[in-house]
Amino acid sequence: MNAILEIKSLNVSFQRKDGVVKAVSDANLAIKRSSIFGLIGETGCGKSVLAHSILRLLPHNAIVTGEVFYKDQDISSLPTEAVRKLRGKEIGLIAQNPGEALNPLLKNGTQVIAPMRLHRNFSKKDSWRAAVELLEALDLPNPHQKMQEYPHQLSGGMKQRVLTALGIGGDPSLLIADEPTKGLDVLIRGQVVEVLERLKEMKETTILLITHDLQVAAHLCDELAVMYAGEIIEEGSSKELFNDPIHPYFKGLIDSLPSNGLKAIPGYSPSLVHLPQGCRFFQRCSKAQATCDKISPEIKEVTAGHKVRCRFID
Ligand SMILES: Nc1ncnc2c1ncn2[C@@H]1O[C@H](COP(=O)(O)OP(=O)(O)OP(=O)(O)O)[C@@H](O)[C@H]1O
Ligand code: NI
Repeated sequence: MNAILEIKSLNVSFQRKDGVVKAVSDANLAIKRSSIFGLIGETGCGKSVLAHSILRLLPHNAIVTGEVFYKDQDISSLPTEAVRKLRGKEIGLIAQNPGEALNPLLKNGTQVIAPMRLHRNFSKKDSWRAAVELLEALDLPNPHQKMQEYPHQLSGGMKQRVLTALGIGGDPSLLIADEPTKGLDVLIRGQVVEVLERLKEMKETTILLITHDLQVAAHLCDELAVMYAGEIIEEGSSKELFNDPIHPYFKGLIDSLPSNGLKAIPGYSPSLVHLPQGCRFFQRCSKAQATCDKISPEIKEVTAGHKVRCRFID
């Protein structure tokens, strides 16, 4: 298969005082070249942890097992220094928290040009010009002036766009975009979506898009994986998933869209420290049967390319 990134049997847990947090359990996925792959699911389900494990960006208390193949090379067995070299150049990241991801002590411009200088050998002048163009394309007002300013002088939406420029400035083959539209108003969200679309179409950049926003996912993504409590519970082409959602959790997510009447799924996700023995969605599932709390379902292909983690699907 023509995958640029493949993740095999990835498990990530964190040792904490109160126990072990199982943030990602047995995740498998393959992202095709020049496609947009969406990772969706509610807060705390493990999306960012999964993404950070690709780039070895997890804190020291993380315990990671499994394999990550990038362009057919097993990068999970490389020393951290070698993985660090891929960052920005091969694999770009638009980090989730614009507030934390920018260095408060450096001018915005200095930060935006860094990946261009480092990975594309641009001169200072060329990278400054390219940065202005990129920020213009992202609809940042007065990019010249904004580049001379510091992160605290930017609004949340502006920071998000500066971060987006940072993530794509090194012209990576794979871009991990973690909630790039979060906190943006509708208009700006549309612009960020457009930039991602253009990246894929013009530069053939592959994008791993993490989002809460099902509408953005439906619009942008070729393929989708839905996570729940650390597990991928449904996966397939975005078209197929939205036309024929199968897992009761994913169905519930779709029903909770404003256009479908905001029917929220009752209850809460289980604690990742005390996971239930059987299906992790059991307590909230309207279709649950007697054995669901005892037997943990495996993810299975239902139709070609469409996989679901549920033992009772109709
Ligand atoms: N360093 C850490 N130590 C302990 N637990 C952690 C650590 N980092 C993340 N976690 C836990 O791992 C789980 C998954 O977190 P993650 O950030 O991946 O969620 P997410 O799906 O990205 O959520 P959101 O949509 O809110 O960004 C959470 O329960 C979180 O508390
Ligand atoms: Ni996250």
